[in-house]
Amino acid sequence: MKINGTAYRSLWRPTDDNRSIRIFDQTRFPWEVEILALRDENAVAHAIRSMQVRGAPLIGAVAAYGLIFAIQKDASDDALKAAADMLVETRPTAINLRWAIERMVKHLLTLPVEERVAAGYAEADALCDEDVAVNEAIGRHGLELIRQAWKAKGEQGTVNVLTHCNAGWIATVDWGTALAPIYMAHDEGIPVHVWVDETRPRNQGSLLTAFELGSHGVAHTVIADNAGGHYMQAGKVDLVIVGTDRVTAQGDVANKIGTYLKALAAHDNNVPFWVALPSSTIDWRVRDGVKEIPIEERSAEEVLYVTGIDDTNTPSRVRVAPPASTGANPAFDVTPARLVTGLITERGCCDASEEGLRSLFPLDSTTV
Ligand SMILES: CSC[C@@H](O)[C@@H](O)C(=O)COP(=O)(O)O
Repeated sequence: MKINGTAYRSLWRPTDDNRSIRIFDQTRFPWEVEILALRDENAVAHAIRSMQVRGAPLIGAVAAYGLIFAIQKDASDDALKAAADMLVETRPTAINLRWAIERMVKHLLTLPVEERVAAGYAEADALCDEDVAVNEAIGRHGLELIRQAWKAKGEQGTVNVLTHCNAGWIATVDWGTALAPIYMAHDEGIPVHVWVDETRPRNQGSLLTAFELGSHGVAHTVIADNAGGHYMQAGKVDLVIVGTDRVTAQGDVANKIGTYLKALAAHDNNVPFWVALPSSTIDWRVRDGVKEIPIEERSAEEVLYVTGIDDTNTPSRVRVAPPASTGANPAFDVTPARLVTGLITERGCCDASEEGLRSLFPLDSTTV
């Protein structure tokens, strides 16, 4: 996707320094577009923990390169496994991280030690290319839903989509998941408008999704997290599309904190609530998302402070709670499958249920 007319992926390997990767420092968007070079596993771990890179598919892809940086020093089985454990622990909820690391380790353990680094780069590059292709396919399937919404309105007015957090191209290697159908609808001339939840506490909606949509020319309005229910009651939301960090075998969905409340409001107002995901986000090992998905607890500082720019365009951080108040910061919540209209995957759309997922992914689900 493009920034100021130049096409980028969210992660790439420069040809003149191809034992490193480049990422955008997402803690600087949208005020600054800063590119960071990462060339060792500790820098990768820091980038994931501090959310310089974020979004379930992207952290998996970045971690895959982190593993290679580690085995450049020692490619033994023990070193490989130790680096894998360290990287998997950087963020607990997004299953794509574990998926990417397990894929890399499984492949590399079959190879002689001296071949592992070169093979690792090839595998991580392939993983990135697949992510782009998968997200494009998700976009095509989700586009059909927006086309249907447009037809249902008699091709009059605007299709209003509400989204939460950022599941766009900067959360993946390219395209994004929830935003891919929106970009495609916009590109084919459907007048689409997006209600962008600000997504406290880190404001991925107002900072990242609004930046992405604006860069692509998609009409959007940033709203307070609490406003979605109101717009649904007023008939101003045609469908909700969100991304996810983990979908269980029975179709429960973990996503950014606040997603569950949007699903409840959508259910109460008969607004379709769709979740877009690559199959790497399905965790076939767990069923009950509320009981079994680990929810990342982040620093309370993210709740007690907000960061933005002041009237002189200077980035600044201000406290928004009394000095003595404490905070709590669960980063994700779980939306039960019964509140999800359906899942948009690279193989098409399905019910948020085991039957639905198995109808699209029969082999994957029988391998565990
Ligand atoms: C395609 S990204 C899907 C999810 O990872 C996204 O919706 C989300 O919740 C991101 O959370 P973040 O904490 O910003 O990494």
